[in-house]
Amino acid sequence: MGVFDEAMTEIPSIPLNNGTSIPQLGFGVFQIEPENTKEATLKALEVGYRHIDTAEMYGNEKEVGQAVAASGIPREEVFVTSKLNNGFHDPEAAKTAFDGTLEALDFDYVDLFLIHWPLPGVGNFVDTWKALEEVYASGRARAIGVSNFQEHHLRRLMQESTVVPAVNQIEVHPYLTQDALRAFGTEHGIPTEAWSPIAQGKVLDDPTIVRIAERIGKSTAQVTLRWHIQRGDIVFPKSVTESRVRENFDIFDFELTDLDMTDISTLNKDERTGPNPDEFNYIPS
Ligand SMILES: NC(=O)C1=CN([C@@H]2O[C@H](COP(=O)(O)OP(=O)(O)OC[C@H]3O[C@@H](n4cnc5c(N)ncnc54)[C@H](OP(=O)(O)O)[C@@H]3O)[C@@H](O)[C@H]2O)C=CC1
Ligand SMILES: O=C(O)C(=O)[C@@H](O)[C@H](O)C(=O)CO
Repeated sequence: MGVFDEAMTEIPSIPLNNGTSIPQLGFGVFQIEPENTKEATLKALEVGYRHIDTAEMYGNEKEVGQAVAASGIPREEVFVTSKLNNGFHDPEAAKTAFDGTLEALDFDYVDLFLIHWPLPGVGNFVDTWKALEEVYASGRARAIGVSNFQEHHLRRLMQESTVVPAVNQIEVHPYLTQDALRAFGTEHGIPTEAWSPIAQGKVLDDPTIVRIAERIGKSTAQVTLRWHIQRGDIVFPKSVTESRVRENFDIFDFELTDLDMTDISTLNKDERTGPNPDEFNYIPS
């Protein structure tokens, strides 16, 4: 038995609108320092994760690619997402940036490539998307999607372009349940990816989640991630702590009741931990 053979847990797949599919649970690498990313990603792969969420903005694509290569797991068995950084909202710049992402990862293709933010002050996401459509047509991105798009951004994109985004990656957790935007995605065949699924830890002491976790005998992080899974969203919690990486993976041996689901959803207070996409125009230097 090899080091990666312990990956016996069956992770559900979510079908995408182009015939591909994505593991519903993955591993996020935002705020993992480049020098720690290879080790952290290798550990996640060892635990059984087969979906990694990175971005050019995170500065650690290269180390994610190194981890996938070093794992010995066939490339086609690991789903890797990256994202177009905010400085590249322009068709030619987007195509060049995509080449840079593939080069950093040392991959022939990515499974999913996203526009990271719509950037209202730039306003060019449709032209940028058309460049991503070309990348998609080339086969070097197996699917393309968006991140942090509000309903009005999605409507405009679908009116003015051809390819419907394969996902919309947005902030979702019990304090920001995003019911309307998720429903709009479902109506149009765009699954939701929930970023900061445990609100970077802010929901873990919530009395309702603590009560449910104590009854079931699971941690509050596990209950929160299970709530996302049962809602049908795709999640990729980040952790550099091995015990938490394992804990976050161990969410497929219990179920929340309908009442648990409702009680957690009722915690919504439309509270963001990250930026509001209608206001966020940050361009890294
Ligand atoms: N598209 C976008 O704009 C965005 C995308 N993302 C994506 O979503 C991923 C996840 O979101 P992220 O913002 O990292 O936040 P998460 O909600 O995943 O929370 C991560 C934090 O929670 C801690 N943590 C993780 N697991 C546990 C646990 N079981 N018990 C207690 N604490 C825990 C981690 O600590 P520690 O590491 O010390 O263990 C870290 O501080 C990112 O890594 C990225 O891939 C995130 C933000 C924006
Ligand atoms: O993590 C991401 O994917 C992000 O886009 C965030 O870093 C975001 O840009 C942010 O939190 C800025 O403060």
